[in-house]
Amino acid sequence: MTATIIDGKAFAAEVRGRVGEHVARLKEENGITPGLAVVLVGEDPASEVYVRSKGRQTIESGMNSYEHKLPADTSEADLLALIDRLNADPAVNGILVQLPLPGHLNEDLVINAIDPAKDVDGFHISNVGLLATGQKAMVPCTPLGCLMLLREHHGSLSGLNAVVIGRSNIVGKPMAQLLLRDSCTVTVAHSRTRDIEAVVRGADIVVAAVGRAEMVTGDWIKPGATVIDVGINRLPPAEEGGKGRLVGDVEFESAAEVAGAITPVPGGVGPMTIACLLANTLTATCRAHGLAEPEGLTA
Ligand SMILES: NC(=O)C1=CN([C@@H]2O[C@H](COP(=O)(O)OP(=O)(O)OC[C@H]3O[C@@H](n4cnc5c(N)ncnc54)[C@H](OP(=O)(O)O)[C@@H]3O)[C@@H](O)[C@H]2O)C=CC1
Ligand SMILES: Nc1nc(=O)c2c([nH]1)NC[C@@H]1CN(c3ccc(C(=O)N[C@@H](CCC(=O)O)C(=O)O)cc3)C=[N+]21
Ligand SMILES: [Mg+2]
Repeated sequence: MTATIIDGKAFAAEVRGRVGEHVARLKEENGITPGLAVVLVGEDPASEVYVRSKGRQTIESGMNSYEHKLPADTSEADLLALIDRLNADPAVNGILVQLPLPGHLNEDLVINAIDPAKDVDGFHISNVGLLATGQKAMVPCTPLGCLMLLREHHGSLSGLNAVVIGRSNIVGKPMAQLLLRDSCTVTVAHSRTRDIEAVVRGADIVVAAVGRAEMVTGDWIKPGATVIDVGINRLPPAEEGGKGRLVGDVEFESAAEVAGAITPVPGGVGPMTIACLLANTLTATCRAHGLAEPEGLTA
């Protein structure tokens, strides 16, 4: 068997197109331009790449992009003061603070200082609670992107066995919540899970969010299962000065021989994450102005 490749890059472009159309209508009919503020503390080169492509795609979709780059030694008080200003700024509809933060900054404190209505990452405790209780929330972008790909591929997910590998607050846990809401039978595996291969072999849907290059191999996969690979891992460069290949948490070659469908890395979940960030910024803007929300762009 050879798996269908789920083209996240193409689907993300379609989502961005729909966001762009809605943004154009908001401008024409309501005179509103959504704005997204991205805050980056320190100089992590990988983060800077994401922040750049987020900024570019924000502008391409017709929204305003505000980038705040702060030095690595920024104090918590200064960062909280910036967040207060962004919370109060009516031109800013979405706020994203790039994680991880430098070690001297308390991530929970900083995230929970964001106005939940502008929390386009969906990491604020209010949004976590709203999602967990089935109320209208801002939904974290990466799990939302995975859900969109799964719905697109399967239609209904009802009754399917889903195994999420990883229990982080930004991917694993919200992913499990969304799958549960779509009536999957959900198992969350992690570093203490016993006989993890056997657990994963029971899954119709596998979402791998571990951060370990190519950990999940084809022999873990039930024939015909759908595999969503969230991992972004840079392998050590083969030659001096080279950049090193980007791979997921799944060994693509062996998994694709067994799976029914699989997302590649790059070109799978990553582009969907950014598309969902734009979708969330649009949703936050509509909610802020009491306008109808975009259809098919929320969970
Ligand atoms: N494509 C995208 O848009 C995004 C990609 N990512 C990528 O997704 C991956 C996961 O990110 P994130 O959730 O933030 O990572 P974290 O490091 O926060 O969490 C990793 C999870 O994997 C679990 N884990 C670690 N080792 C094993 C193991 N050997 N077996 C089973 N489980 C294990 C950990 O378990 P425990 O809790 O027990 O320690 C933890 O729950 C990374 O590669 C990251 O780069 C992240 C965000 C967005
Ligand atoms: N507050 C916060 N929110 C985040 O959503 C967040 C974060 N912090 N910190 C870092 C992680 C990581 N992340 C990615 C987004 C897009 C790609 C992406 O577009 N990847 C491309 C490839 C990019 C490349 O070539 O390097 C792809 O997979 O095709 C990857 C990773 C969002 N994150
Ligand atoms: Mg920290």
